[in-house]
Parts: sequence; structure tokens; C-alpha cells
Amino acid sequence: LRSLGVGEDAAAAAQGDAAVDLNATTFDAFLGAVREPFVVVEFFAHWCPACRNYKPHYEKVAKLFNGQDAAHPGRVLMARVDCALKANIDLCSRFSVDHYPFLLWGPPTKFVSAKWDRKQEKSEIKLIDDGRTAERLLKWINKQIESSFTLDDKKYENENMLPKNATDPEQIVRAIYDVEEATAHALQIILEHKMIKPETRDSLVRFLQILVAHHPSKRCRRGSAELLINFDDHWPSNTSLISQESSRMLESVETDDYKICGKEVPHGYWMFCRGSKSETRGFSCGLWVLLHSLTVQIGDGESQSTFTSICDFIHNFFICEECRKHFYGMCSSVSVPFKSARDLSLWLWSTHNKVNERLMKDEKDLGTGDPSFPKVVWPPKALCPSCYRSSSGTGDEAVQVGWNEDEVFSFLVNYYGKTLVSSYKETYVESQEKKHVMPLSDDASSGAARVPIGAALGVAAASCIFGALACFWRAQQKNRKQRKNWN
Ligand SMILES: Cc1cc2nc3c(=O)[nH]c(=O)nc-3n(C[C@H](O)[C@H](O)[C@H](O)COP(=O)(O)OP(=O)(O)OC[C@H]3O[C@@H](n4cnc5c(N)ncnc54)[C@H](O)[C@@H]3O)c2cc1C
Repeated sequence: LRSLGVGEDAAAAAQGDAAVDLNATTFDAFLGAVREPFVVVEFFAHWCPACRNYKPHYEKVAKLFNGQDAAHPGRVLMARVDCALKANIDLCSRFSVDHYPFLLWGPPTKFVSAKWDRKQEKSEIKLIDDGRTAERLLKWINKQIESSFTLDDKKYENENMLPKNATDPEQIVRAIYDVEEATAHALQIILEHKMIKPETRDSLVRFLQILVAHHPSKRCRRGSAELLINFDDHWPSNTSLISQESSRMLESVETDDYKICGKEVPHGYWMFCRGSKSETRGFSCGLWVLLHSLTVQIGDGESQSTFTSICDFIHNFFICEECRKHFYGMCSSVSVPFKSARDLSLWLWSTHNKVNERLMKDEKDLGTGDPSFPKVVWPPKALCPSCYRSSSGTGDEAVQVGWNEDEVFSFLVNYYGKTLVSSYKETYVESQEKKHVMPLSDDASSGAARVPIGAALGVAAASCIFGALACFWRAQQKNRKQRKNWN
């Protein structure tokens, strides 16, 4: 419970209330200072029986967002004002409270020294008209902030949520959510940084084509197809977008219709890719998993074009200068065209291992790695004993490993193919039914109720790092010479 420095705080704390009691004296100062981007204010009267009955519902939601044990701290502040107290009469009339309980929503600062009434157009303060039960209130909030919180969400305990055993092959099942999130996140970065230009447009189209055919999540396949169908309307070929046009397109692509993996994809909930620190793993891990899953899905005839598309995509759209530069170097060193999916998936696997080996050292020297997820030569022996031909090391420390590549390939196919999509169960009938409505939970595995969603971690590590590198990256882009042709 937030300290208000007033007596009510102590009283509320004693009762164990999660919602913060505000009054005429504290209201403006408190809401002007809070870190949460949104607040729900319940205007009530302590004598009102309906309000007393409503309190457990409001508290149930408030516990998710406020207090020490909040599952989702920092997202929404839940507050209340007792309009039956004489001191609060003016405050309640400032917000045209005409019944109890009366719930308003908006950015906290918009409440400060403000007035509101329902005729006010374009106000960022909104009346919550459907919050009569905890479930409905949370549903309303979820819609506003595009989250999929549930009343059962528990406080995120990083240690408890980490994969118990990184060598457990079943852990990859959880990565389907991360692949969806990474896909949505990648597109968001592309749009926010206005990276679609005449010289990069084709590369995005080609990558989207692969996603349409081979993304492990059906809803991402569908979303990529929709985006492709409308691609010319948004980004006509050979047109350099002025920034105003680009922003308009960003808005339209950000609407629900154009969310690449559907609007229910969670933000910041990395499951398989969750780090023990908020700034590690996340997006870049999800992106690797996506790339590996694509290479095990393609047909032999697509191997060279998929290689080119992956290289171009990372080169043009991965907003991490060091990563794209290294990856570019590794793509450039391929001299013979790929003829089979096997060769491509093994190339990506060994390329990823080269990155791991380099980072093993860097992270050790700089202390930037995730202590719970040190980089390893992958797969470790415990995950795939048959992948090792003979080696005196365990795989974790043995950099010089004699690999059995046939076994590695069949392991990759199983791990990133079958196991990753094993809980994916959309039937054809369901997909037809859902055609006109974006699915709430397109794959059985992503049913919000089944996802043990922890606290919002904010955007994953990678996005922070990559965001910071964006300017540098863009400057490089400008200076870049004619893009290299990988073929
Ligand atoms: C294309 C690309 C290039 C990158 N280059 C750099 C770089 O130059 N410098 C930098 O600091 N960061 C780079 N990164 C980020 C870095 O590789 C990691 O993604 C990040 O440090 C998070 O690491 P992680 O522990 O989550 O595991 P990640 O390396 O992200 O791996 C994700 C998961 O993939 C599996 N995996 C691990 N190795 C392999 C493998 N060889 N084959 C198949 N599956 C594997 C494991 O289950 C692992 O948990 C790059 C990322 C990408 C996508």
C-alpha cells in the first residue's frame, strides 16, 4: 500500500486493503506523483450497500496491481474516494459523480486539478461502464491496455518461474508464446523506427512470405498473410515514405486488424525466454527461436531463399548494430548455395553456437550475462546425448565437440518443429469460425487462462538495449553502401 502520509493509509493498511484511499487533500498531489500510467478511481459512499458489496470485487482487482504482493505492479493504480465524507464533496462533484460506485479511468495526471463530465468529448478520462464484477472490471482494463491479466495471476517470482531445468526438452513448448511475442515485437520496432524504405521493403515482403507459410503459430501465419495482402496499400513500391505518411501507416498497422499475431499476444511475458533479470533474454531469444523454427519447417527447395531472407531480415531490421554486423559477416562467408533444409538448419545452429561462444567470453568478462542462463555450446549433452559423437567434455564447457550432425538435425527438427508446436491445436472448423473475428486464443496453448502469466516485466531486455542502439544503427543505415546481395 502506497504511503500517503495520512491517517487513512494506516487504517487501510490495517484492513489489508489494496486500493489506495484518496481524499480531497491527497488526491491531486498523489495522482500527480505516481508512476503508473493509468489509474482507476472508484468514487463510493461508505453508507451505500451496493458499494459495500462491490468492495471485494474492486479489491480483488486492486490486489493484482497495488501493494507488495501485486502480480502486475506499476501498470494500473487502483484508488478510491469516499464521496460521503463532507471533505470530499467538492472533489466528487468535480468529476460529476452521480451514482455509486462510480468508476473513472485515465492517466493519473489528467485527474490532477481537473474536472470531468460525461459530455466532455475527447477527454482521456473515461467512465468505466462495465466493471460490476471483478472479472468484468479486469476485462475492461485488459482491453484498455491490451493485456491478458487474469484474477489468478500471482506475484512474479523470478526464481520460481525460471525453467526448472534448462535441459528439459519440454520447456520449449512454452516458447510458442515467445515466438509470437517476438514476431509482434519485431514488427513494432520496424514500424516505430520507420524502417520500411524502398531499399528494405522487398526484404520484409520476402520474410513475411516465409512467416505466412512456416511460422509455428497459426495466428501469426494468418496475421502475416493479412499484412502481405494489404502491403501495397501501406507501402507502395518505390515510394519513399515521408515521416507523416509513415506515422499514419503505423497507426493503421497498430489497429487490431493489423496486429501481426492477433491482438491477444501478450507483451513482456517471456515464458521460455524469461531471464532472471529484467534486462536479459526476452526478444533476442524469441527471435532466435523463431528463426530456428522456420528453418526446420521449410522444404529443401526453399532453403537458399530462406537463408537469403533471414540474412536480409536481420541485416535490415534487427536493431542491434553489433548483432547484425556479426550475423552479416557469417552470412557473407557462405559461398555455396544451400540445397537442403538440413543444411540450412545446421548452418543456423552452428552460427548460433558461434555467437554463444563469443558471448560466453564477453559476458564473463563484462558480467552482462544472465547468471541463471549462461551461454553454452548447444544442445548440452544432457539435452541431446546422441548429438555428441565423442567428447571428453560435458558440452557445457567443451567448445571443441565432435558433433553427430545427423543426430543434431533430427534433434532440431523434433525440438523446434514437433515439440514447439505440440500444444498447438486449432482445428480447421475453428479457424473458419474465427475468420471474421480475431481469435481470442487462436492456439490451444495460448489460452490466456492456461498461461501462468507472471508480472509484467516491462519490455524485455533486448528491446531496451536495441532501442538505445537505434540511433546509431539508423545512422549506419544512411551511410550504408549498396546492400550486399547474399546470393
Ligand atoms: C541473429 C542474432 C544475432 C545476435 N548477435 C549478437 C551479438 O553479436 N552480440 C550480442 O551480444 N548478442 C547477440 N544476439 C543476442 C544473443 O544471441 C542472445 O539472444 C541474447 O544474449 C539472449 O541469450 P539467451 O540466453 O536468451 O539465449 P539465446 O542465445 O537467445 O538462445 C535462445 C535459446 O535458443 C536455444 N539455443 C541456444 N543455442 C542454440 C543453437 N546453437 N542452436 C539452436 N538453439 C539454440 C536455447 O534453448 C536458448 O535458450 C543476437 C541475436 C540474434 C537473434
